[in-house]
Amino acid sequence: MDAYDIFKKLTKGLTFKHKVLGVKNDAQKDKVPIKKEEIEIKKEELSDNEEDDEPSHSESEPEQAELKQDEIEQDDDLQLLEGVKIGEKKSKREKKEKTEDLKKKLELEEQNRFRNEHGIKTVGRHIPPALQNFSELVTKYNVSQGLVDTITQCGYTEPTPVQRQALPCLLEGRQIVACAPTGSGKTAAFLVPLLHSLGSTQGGPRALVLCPTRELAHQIYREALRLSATTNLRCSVLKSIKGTRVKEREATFKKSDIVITTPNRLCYLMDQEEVNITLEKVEWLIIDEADKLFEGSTEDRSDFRQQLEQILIATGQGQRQAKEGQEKSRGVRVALFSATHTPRVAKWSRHALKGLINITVGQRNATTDLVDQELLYCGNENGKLVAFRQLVQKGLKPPVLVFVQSKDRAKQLFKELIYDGINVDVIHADRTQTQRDNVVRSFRVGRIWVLICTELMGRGIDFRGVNLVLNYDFPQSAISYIHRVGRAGRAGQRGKAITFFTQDDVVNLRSIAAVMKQSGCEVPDYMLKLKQNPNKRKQLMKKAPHRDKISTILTKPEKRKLEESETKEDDKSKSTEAITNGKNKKYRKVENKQNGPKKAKFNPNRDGKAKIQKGKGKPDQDRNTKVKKGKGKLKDLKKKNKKNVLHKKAKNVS
Ligand SMILES: Nc1ncnc2c1ncn2[C@@H]1O[C@H](COP(=O)(O)OP(=O)(O)OP(=O)(O)O)[C@@H](O)[C@H]1O
Repeated sequence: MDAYDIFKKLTKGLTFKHKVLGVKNDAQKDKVPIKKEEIEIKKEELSDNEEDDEPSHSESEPEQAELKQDEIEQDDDLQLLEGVKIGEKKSKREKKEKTEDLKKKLELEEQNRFRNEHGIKTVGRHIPPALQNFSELVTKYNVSQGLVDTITQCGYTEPTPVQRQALPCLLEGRQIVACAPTGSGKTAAFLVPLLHSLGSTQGGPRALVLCPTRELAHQIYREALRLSATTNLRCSVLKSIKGTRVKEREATFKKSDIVITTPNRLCYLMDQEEVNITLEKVEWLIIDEADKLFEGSTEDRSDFRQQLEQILIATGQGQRQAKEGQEKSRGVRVALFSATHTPRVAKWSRHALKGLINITVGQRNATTDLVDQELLYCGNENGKLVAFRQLVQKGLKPPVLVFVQSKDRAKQLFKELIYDGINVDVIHADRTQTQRDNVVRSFRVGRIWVLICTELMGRGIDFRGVNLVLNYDFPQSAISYIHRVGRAGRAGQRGKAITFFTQDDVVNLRSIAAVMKQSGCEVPDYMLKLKQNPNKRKQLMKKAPHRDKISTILTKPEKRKLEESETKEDDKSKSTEAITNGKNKKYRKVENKQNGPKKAKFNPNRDGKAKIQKGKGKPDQDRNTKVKKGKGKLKDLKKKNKKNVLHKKAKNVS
């Protein structure tokens, strides 16, 4: 190997300043005579120790600047040929940095790929990687083996997608809004981190779980009991507060580490003067079915927003944040969970929660794809009952949940079905707490096959293996539809949903058909092209539509005729009265009342006198008494119109 070969080898990949070498162009370059002796090779050796001592990326800025300066100097000194500077030579450190960057990028790519595989989308900064399996809880997050064993004993072999992402986030103390399909295990996703981070029992409470219904609170409580089997943490549901029980409730509240309640109950307890409870120890606030709780009046501030503010103030969040610099206190951490996402939740959380991570599993505001959904046109109310009976005849596979729009309709349908020999019961807000508990229990254990319910059971309730959800009354919104349908197809099991509709339900038909289509169900094209009326839809959200009574008890035609003729006559007499008396609407109302059954009883005997004295209309001196009495009353009520009416009424009677 001659000098030229050595030169070529040493300078491989380097570019030279032509001036320095005296080379004018490429053609001439080859002709430049290079003598062996002229070549001096200077090597700057970099000790390995120096490399090892190099700081990582997380080093502070001034230190990094110093290092860069050193590098420049090193680069300046690094010369292969006399007079030839090699500015582009990469230091080992830079290479190491690059490889680390590359490694990080690959890791991120891998994490994203894993998230995509499980339909997880995240928005936020420094998001912890999704969990591969439950044993990572022990290795990465120091969760006790006992807790992980309990999880597996519950039959949870693999984390569900929402658990994969929410668990690491909450274990790192991050605030989150998690939106995942119904029945996808959101309850365990917030309970496990609570049970880990609270450690051993200290009372407090140190964690609050808010949910919209008492039934759901009890369900979460049961899950908490199951998962906390190996811990000594105390969980409780805030029960109703009745007179003497207040002190009892207060004591339970203080002893509990985790309290599960509806916001109404908690705020009611806090408002009681004789109750002395504090939320200052609260570290975690979980809001389950967040969009339901945030849903409310059309005003900017719903009831729940006010309650939430009251609760957050009671936790001393503001003060803690003020002291944050000194105490390094993080304040109460908030996590919101729901199957559906609404702008209200998004807006509140964006403004109120620092370092927020948004987690979405699957499509937003879509039904679970484990439920086969069907729409059934029934024509009218009678048609619905016929269709239901046909379904029963074909053979219903229990358990079945039947949703109606109001408690009155729930009662009506129950009356109809109870005589059909179906093993049916009903749950609604008018039933006592004990009745509601018994019904839920009976349905869980299979004593009841068909449960008629209102929207009360639409949220969060987890009945294992519901085979069919029947929307007897069309849901008032797509959100309501998603939650109702989500009572089936839970924890990986398949289910079915049938939705009855009539001509009156066309307003919402398109939005619900779109939700069905999104989750892979077949819907007729015309439904997706129906015109939408936003105003009507808004009205519907506030108030359920009027529907004919659910009843197959036929009224006799004669009777109906009679009733009709009676009402017609009534109307006639009312209108003639109005014309002859020339009364306004208000007056007519009072007149009609007078002409009712009470007036018919009037006759000028002793009985009548007594009545007249009470102000029911009386001639002569009695009339004066009445007017006097009436006057006082009218004065109190400040209703001059009524006074006139009573005057005229007395005149008429006389
Ligand atoms: N990792 C898991 N593996 C298997 N089953 C699970 C797992 N996690 C939870 N479950 C079960 O899934 C069912 C549904 O869970 P959960 O009630 O928490 O759902 P959810 O997402 O809160 O539903 P909803 O939105 O309707 O409230 C429960 O019966 C629960 O025991």
